[in-house]
Amino acid sequence: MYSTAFLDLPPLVNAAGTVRLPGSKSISNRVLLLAGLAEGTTDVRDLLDSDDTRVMLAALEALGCRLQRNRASLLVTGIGGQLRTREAKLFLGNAGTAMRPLTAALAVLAATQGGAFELSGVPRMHERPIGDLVDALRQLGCPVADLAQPGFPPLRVGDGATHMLQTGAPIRVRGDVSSQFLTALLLALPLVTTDGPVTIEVDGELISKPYIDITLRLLARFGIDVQRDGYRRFVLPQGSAYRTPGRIHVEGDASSASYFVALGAIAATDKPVRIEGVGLDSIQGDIRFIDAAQAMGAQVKGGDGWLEVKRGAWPLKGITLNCNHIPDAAMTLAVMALYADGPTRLTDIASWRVKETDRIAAMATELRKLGATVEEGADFIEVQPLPAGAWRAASIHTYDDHRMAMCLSLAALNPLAGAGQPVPVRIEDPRCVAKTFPDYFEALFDLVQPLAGSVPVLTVDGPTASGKGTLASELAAKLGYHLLDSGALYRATALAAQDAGISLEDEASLAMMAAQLDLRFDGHRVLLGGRDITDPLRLESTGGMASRVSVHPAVRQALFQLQLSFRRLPGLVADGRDMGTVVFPSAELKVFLTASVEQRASRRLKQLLGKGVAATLDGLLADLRARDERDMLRSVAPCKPAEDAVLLDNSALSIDASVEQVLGWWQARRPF
Ligand SMILES: O=C(O)C1=C[C@@H](OP(=O)(O)O)[C@@H](O)[C@H](O)C1
Ligand SMILES: C=C(OP(=O)(O)O)C(=O)O
Repeated sequence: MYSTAFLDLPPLVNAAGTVRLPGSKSISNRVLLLAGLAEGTTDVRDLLDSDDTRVMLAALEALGCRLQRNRASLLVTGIGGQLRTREAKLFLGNAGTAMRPLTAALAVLAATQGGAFELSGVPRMHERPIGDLVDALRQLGCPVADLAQPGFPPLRVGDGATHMLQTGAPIRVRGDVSSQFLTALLLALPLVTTDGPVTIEVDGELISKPYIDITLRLLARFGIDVQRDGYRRFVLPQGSAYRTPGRIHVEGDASSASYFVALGAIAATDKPVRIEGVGLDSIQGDIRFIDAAQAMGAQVKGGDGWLEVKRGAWPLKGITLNCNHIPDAAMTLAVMALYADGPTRLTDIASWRVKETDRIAAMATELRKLGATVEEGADFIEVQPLPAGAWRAASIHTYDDHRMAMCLSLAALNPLAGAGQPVPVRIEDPRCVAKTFPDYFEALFDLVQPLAGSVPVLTVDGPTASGKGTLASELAAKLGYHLLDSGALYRATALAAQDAGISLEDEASLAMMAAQLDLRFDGHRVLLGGRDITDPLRLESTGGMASRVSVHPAVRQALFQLQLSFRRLPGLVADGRDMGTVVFPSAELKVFLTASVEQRASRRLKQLLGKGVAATLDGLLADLRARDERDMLRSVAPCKPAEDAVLLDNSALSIDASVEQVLGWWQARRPF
């Protein structure tokens, strides 16, 4: 997951390969609640692990459900409809699928058994309506108190006392703001069917109907067969009781699939984008996104649990579509619209305005930043295609809305819109995808191909102990980029030579070995032939050997390709001695870091003493001077600033100040 302030996507020119989707949010949170209310243990497979399911799991735990995590499954032992805890404060983030159903279930449990529960969320959750559900619960006789603005969370359900509920008359609920209110009642009211059936009637036109189908399917898996008259009237039979199905599998998220369906439709290759985890047999309504994608030109094949998508018509075809049945996936169409031959109009999407953000306004604002012409209304959005040449590099605000981040990432494919200046796209706060798809960007980067030469590189060169390793790794962390510690490659070569008994002067043998170096970087650990060499790599003696190994041109040549291979999406920070001069001469920003030899020697002394290694200042000074001379004077790739490097003397700067300085230079070179 990227937790950086922003993530810059270089222009992308292709996509192919396989993505395995994380579990469906809608199924995961329904299954968790049903398993939590049922008696006995449910073995949940392939559950989504994301912000939305974490808040649900934390709530279930607070309510006394037992959760046992194994590698492939989660065992949920439910409360069997009996409150174990009579009071709790539950924080539900921005998860509508947790807030609405838990409000209903706890309102009913608290009213019938005596209890009081507070439910709250992030500030945006407190702006998302829940009044229609609260009205329905009050009709039943459940005490529900607004803790802030009436009709919105936070809420307190129950007042500690027990109440008789009015289950004899139909409970009326409005369904034109969110289908989750009806879902919440359907999931919760089996709890009060002991004395007779319970009827729910929907007032007005129900939106997002396919989500009710998911609810009914999962209720059936838990032993509850709801009788229904279309989407207007639902009857929960007397004596409905949740029965665990034993084991239940969560299919991949169909809304998350939409980004990869779009990718396949836009990518210019014969090879498909293959999506695994969700397919034509899906119980999720958002699977119907593929119809819309096909109408825009995508070629889609599929079976049980898989889809394959390729580009068909190109440019895509603009469409007009009522999107009431696919409210979440429809957002993806708004970005596909940029690649179309005419306008795309998405209608009946008023609910977009009350989701993670006002999605109609947000989408219009951000598409306009890219250069698009967009018209928005109370319940529609119309997007004009963006011709090649008209695309602008944009920093996309994501409004803490996972779908804004995932949808707008598709704008990075702009080179495919035709001949024009390709532009990168900045996604602000990429962490917001954690709501439903924490590793979205990693999955995207596995499939896409960047425009040649467009993956940004920032180089940090400088002499020994100048602090370039620390600076580079901080920069890489801030930008979400890969890190190449090129010194580590020379150090590893030196260690490998030592192991193999190869003389540090034997250039030919050293080069042969360097070319086959079995080196792996695993987070902060470095493995050589499977052996952890993180600590020996950092020894002063290893540094000395590396400096001797690195004077050989053939060794440098052997490691050259390996270093280039670190330039991968989304970008690279490379530190060493010749990163800007030899290995990445086209780097976007080259920093040459220096500090006085006295400063460097005293920093190194502190470091070594801190590790309990004996050293003296005089010894280190002499050593650094000798290494500087060798590095500067070597005939191949001497350690000197590139002509276009920016010099940074950090003798008097803290690490944070150096990082800020370089990030400032970096930002000045970005087009955002
Ligand atoms: O029941 C569900 O799982 C959902 C219903 C939909 O909400 P609305 O019914 O509010 O449109 C959808 O947007 C949401 O992401 C998940
Ligand atoms: C609307 C969404 O979420 P929620 O479940 O919080 O309503 C969504 O995921 O797009």
